[in-house]
Amino acid sequence: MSTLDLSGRVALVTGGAQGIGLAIVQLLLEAGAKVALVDISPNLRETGQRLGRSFKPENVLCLTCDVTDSTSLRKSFEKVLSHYGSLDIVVNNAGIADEVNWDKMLHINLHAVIAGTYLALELMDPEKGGVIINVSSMSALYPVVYAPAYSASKKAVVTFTRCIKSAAEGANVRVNCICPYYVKTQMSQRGLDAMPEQFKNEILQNGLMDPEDAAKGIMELITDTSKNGTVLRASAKRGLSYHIFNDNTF
Ligand SMILES: NC(=O)C1=CN([C@@H]2O[C@H](COP(=O)(O)OP(=O)(O)OC[C@H]3O[C@@H](n4cnc5c(N)ncnc54)[C@H](O)[C@@H]3O)[C@@H](O)[C@H]2O)C=CC1
Ligand SMILES: CCCCCC(=O)/C=C/[C@H]1[C@H](O)CC(=O)[C@@H]1CCCCCCC(=O)O
Repeated sequence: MSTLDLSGRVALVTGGAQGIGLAIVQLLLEAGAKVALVDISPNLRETGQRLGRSFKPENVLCLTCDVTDSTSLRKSFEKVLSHYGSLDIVVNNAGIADEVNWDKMLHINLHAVIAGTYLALELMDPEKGGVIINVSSMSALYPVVYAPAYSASKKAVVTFTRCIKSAAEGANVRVNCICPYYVKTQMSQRGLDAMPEQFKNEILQNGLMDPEDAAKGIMELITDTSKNGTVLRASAKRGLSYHIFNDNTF
């Protein structure tokens, strides 16, 4: 297996201020990467300062941005390139679960992932190559009837990732996605709190992943250079496994 050395590489993580995003930011910093956190959270600066104290402050860049604002998203990507001189890794992770405001959710969970992928393809250096990880969900593979728009947004992320693989290869960029089952974050806590007991119990029985374990899956997709166009499933019960699609016939 050929492994990508992350030392000195430049990564951009959307939704990096907490949860799965923060966990991948920490693993990237531990591996010696320079990391830009692109997030709308009011806690972003504080999180960045804390990371700067634990790692090298010059390796942490915080950019306040609503990923649904295409001008602001472009500015953030371009800022990372001008600040660090390169853009090598992009993790399109920012997401919400909100069936009532499904239009907003689709803009964050899907439109911004597509926009982030195209920006990465435009700004990554084809000589050096790059890697993009799109964060989907197990609900893309096993649709959740109580979260139809959420499940649809995540399914679309999987399909987009698999389709864009060929075009990305032309730019010397690998693109993969991860489909976690429930992970212990603020998002899942809110979801579980609002859920009928019956469903909550089933999920608790299956178990919730630690964000660090989901982030390890993302690291595998980043560092294993043989991984391209893959869909990695991640759950507390079964760990990490690659999804096999039986879609060769019509
Ligand atoms: N927690 C879970 O059980 C699972 C989560 N996922 C996915 O993982 C990703 C991360 O989720 P969690 O870490 O659990 O969520 P979280 O709610 O803990 O963190 C999400 C981060 O995204 C940021 N964000 C939200 N909207 C944004 C916007 N418009 N612009 C910029 N940043 C924005 C938030 O400020 C926050 O820092 C999401 O895409 C989610 O759908 C997938 C499967 C399971
Ligand atoms: C097979 C389903 C895996 C879902 C993993 C995931 O992305 C979970 C996201 C939830 C988030 O934590 C808060 C939510 O509202 C999201 C979906 C909630 C669905 C609840 C349905 C209960 C069930 O039948 O599992």
